[in-house]
Amino acid sequence: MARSSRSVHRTAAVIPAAGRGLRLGPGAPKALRALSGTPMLVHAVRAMARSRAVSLVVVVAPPDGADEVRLLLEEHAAPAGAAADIVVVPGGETRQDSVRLGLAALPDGFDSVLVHDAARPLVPVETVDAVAAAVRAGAPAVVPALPVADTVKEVEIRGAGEPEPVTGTPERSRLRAVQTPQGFEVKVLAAAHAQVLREGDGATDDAGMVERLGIEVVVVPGHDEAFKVTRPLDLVLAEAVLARRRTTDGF
Ligand SMILES: Nc1ccn([C@@H]2O[C@H](COP(=O)(O)OP(=O)(O)OP(=O)(O)O)[C@@H](O)[C@H]2O)c(=O)n1
Ligand SMILES: C[C@](O)(CO)[C@H](O)COP(=O)(O)O
Repeated sequence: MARSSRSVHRTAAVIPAAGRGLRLGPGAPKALRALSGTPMLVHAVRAMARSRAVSLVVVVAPPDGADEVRLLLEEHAAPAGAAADIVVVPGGETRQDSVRLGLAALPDGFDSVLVHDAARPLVPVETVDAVAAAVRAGAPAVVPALPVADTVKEVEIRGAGEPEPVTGTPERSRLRAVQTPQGFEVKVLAAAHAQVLREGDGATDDAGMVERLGIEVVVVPGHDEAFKVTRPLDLVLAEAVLARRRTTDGF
């Protein structure tokens, strides 16, 4: 894809935050649940705005909660020194829909975009910077990832409660658990989303859609603290990470 002729490369972030958080259990939409007294979404917005590469953050809110999210983000100041503007738009039925709606809200003039789950509130700025830098250096699609610790099996899916026959064991050394932010040239991600929409297809992450275009996706090192808050035990881990940061880093 041709690069813009402007000398300044501009990077935006899109934060899908419109999910319910069903696996976390009953309560407010997941992005609005508190971690150490602060909504998860605020942690995630701060994490992205802390990166000097990011000049705009588009937050994709629960469809019926965009006004509430706008007020919330106005109240909670961005981190000191952050210069990113924040825009809030309503999300869709699926993560894929929400990311597409967030991308559609990007003004012209952005070269790259980082898509970051609100559900990964504790990603360190070094990981955000590394993904942004790899896209700025010319990679069309970049994902942070970690080697997997468990052995992973492929199974034949059966009814609930039925034992599932194992159909294969992929070689673990070649597997990576993929996190966010995932970074893309804007044109590449927009083309990937347009294709899956046309074909009525889906993917569990944005990079998976880009792979279908036949465009190379590269992996950079992820971070243990970029884990996704999915189930109740993840909240315990997130609180422990924040407590350690308060002691060692002072925030
Ligand atoms: N319709 C949706 C569904 C998900 N997401 C966002 O996508 C990210 C990753 O999704 P996940 O962790 O699965 O969140 P939920 O869909 O909320 O969780 P669950 O599947 O347990 O309901 C989250 O930041 C979530 O808010 C979104 O913006 N729009
Ligand atoms: C995008 C993602 O976080 C990469 O690991 C993941 O695929 C999101 O999955 P979810 O089921 O929507 O949480």
